[in-house]
Amino acid sequence: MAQTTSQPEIGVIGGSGFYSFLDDIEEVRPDTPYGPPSDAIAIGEIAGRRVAFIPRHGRDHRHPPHRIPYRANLWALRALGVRQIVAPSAVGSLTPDYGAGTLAVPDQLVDRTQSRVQTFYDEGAAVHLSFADPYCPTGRQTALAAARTAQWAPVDGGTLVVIEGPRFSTRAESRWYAAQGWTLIGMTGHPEAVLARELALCYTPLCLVTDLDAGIEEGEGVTMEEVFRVFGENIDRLRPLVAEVIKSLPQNRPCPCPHSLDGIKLPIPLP
Ligand SMILES: CSC[C@H]1O[C@H](OP(=O)(O)O)[C@H](O)[C@@H]1O
Ligand SMILES: Nc1ncnc2[nH]cnc12
Repeated sequence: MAQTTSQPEIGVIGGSGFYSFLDDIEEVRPDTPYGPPSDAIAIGEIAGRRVAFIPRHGRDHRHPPHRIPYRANLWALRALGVRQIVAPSAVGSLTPDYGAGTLAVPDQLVDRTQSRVQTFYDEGAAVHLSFADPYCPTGRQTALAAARTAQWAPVDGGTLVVIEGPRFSTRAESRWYAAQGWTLIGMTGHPEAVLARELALCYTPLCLVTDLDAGIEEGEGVTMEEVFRVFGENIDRLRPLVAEVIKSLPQNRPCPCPHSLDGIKLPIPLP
């Protein structure tokens, strides 16, 4: 895989409407055992921290959520040196309490996807990792603190249900999810988070609510146009927040994430 002189330690995976992030970049196009990542990876610097950025759908949004090369993206980031990931995402809200423009840092996810490979460890040994708490606790607290400082009034916690897509939910599905107590809905949070865990990476979601999902609002239901429009109205506030999170992430990773694979015999070497 192509090497770069710079060693990024933090990765940002941008979602819908978040296709660029860094200035003065070096671009790399690594290959991986899982094929090429979604797009070229931009490497730059924020407050003295080396950062790698990749748009998960590609910069022209050519990869739909069920076809994103999740394994290639995570593998390539780790191979470049990344150990902590910040993952902004456009999500729907399953509660009228969280309107468009709300920033949430969920602490749980529910996988309702159907067709996605969710492991690097397919053969040669069975690897069963704990995923009880899917997100990095230090990353979450860092993100929440940065968001509070930036006057976002973020939502601390909640459950992100990840649907297969690419269609949005029916009203009945949406009401059912809400009735379970799940609060946010998206299409990309799985398997991204679990693949990060399988590589012993920290993973912190930053969810921006762009809409009330179909079962919550009385109107016509969410549209792609609405998601892009609302995300676009917030991106100029979200980019600096991601930069603040990067500045504040501790270098030494005092969380359990680096130890996710301790004592486990892996069938393949980590990059
Ligand atoms: C553009 S509408 C649906 C699309 O937006 C979200 O993308 P991301 O999570 O990458 O910000 C959602 O998951 C769908 O992929
Ligand atoms: N309502 C919704 N459902 C699924 N993914 C979304 N991304 C943004 N809004 C969404």
